[in-house]
Amino acid sequence: MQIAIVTGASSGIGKEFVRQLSYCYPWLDEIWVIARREENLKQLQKRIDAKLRILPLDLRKDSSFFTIQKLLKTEKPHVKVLVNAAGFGKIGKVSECTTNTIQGMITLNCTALTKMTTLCLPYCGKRSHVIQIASAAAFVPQPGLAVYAATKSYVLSLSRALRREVKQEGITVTTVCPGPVDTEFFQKAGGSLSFAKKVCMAKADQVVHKAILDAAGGKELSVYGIPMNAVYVLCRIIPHRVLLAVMNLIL
Ligand SMILES: NC(=O)C1=CN([C@@H]2O[C@H](COP(=O)(O)OP(=O)(O)OC[C@H]3O[C@@H](n4cnc5c(N)ncnc54)[C@H](OP(=O)(O)O)[C@@H]3O)[C@@H](O)[C@H]2O)C=CC1
Ligand SMILES: N[C@@H](C=O)C(=O)O
Repeated sequence: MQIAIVTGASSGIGKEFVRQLSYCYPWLDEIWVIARREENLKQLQKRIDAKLRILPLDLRKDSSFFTIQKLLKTEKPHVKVLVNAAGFGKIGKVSECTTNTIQGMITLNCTALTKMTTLCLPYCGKRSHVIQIASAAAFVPQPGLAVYAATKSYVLSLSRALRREVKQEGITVTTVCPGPVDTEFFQKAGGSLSFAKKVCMAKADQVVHKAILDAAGGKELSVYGIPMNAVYVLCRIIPHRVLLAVMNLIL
């Protein structure tokens, strides 16, 4: 059985991945979709032809990983594409975030993504693609979104190293680093959107389209749009203390 697995499939970027994978990889036997909102996943099945395996799981819970591990052991699928999209961020100073929120971000964005990746890798092989959703927030520290940005730096660092580790096995790892994308993300994040973010806001279908092409092309990074590519270059050449001072003025 050849499958794709998508976490965070009930909305936004993850849901868009399921939609686009279903027609870019029509030969997949199943797409396993993971998120807490079962109803959203069922609705998604009604809108696409691919067969979905609906897994309503909370990835902050250890029990969810036992379920996934058991299923992998039973079905022994070839995981052709793994998309780790489940994640969230909260806007606000670190001192204003509750420990629950902070722990939640670290658990979902870092621990769950790492566990999903390590659970699935033994089922990946030649021409399998691991697609990790980080963020442009991974490029430089972000006061006001500090924990979230730090979790995404972790995703970027982990995934770049992993890419080298699994290269020999023919597995590619592509890290997707979008700027602001029009999804439920900002409703859940709270706070207000800066003018700069409103101007740079991308559509999920475009970000995902590029990510799938970049993964198929074996690229290390997928950065959508001119503004975020400019941010990426600037973050590599300008000292971060200078960037942080500028961000303080515009974000
Ligand atoms: N939108 C943006 O501007 C950007 C987003 N990103 C990243 O993209 C990824 C997708 O976010 P996006 O689509 O925008 O936002 P959404 O809020 O639309 O999607 C988040 C997804 O994660 C799932 N999720 C949240 N908590 C859990 C949990 N405990 N267990 C399982 N699944 C969970 C949600 O499903 P459910 O609630 O049903 O569990 C949902 O499907 C995230 O990693 C985010 O950090 C990166 C850069 C920019
Ligand atoms: N990239 C977005 C989050 O990941 C943002 O700009 O806030």
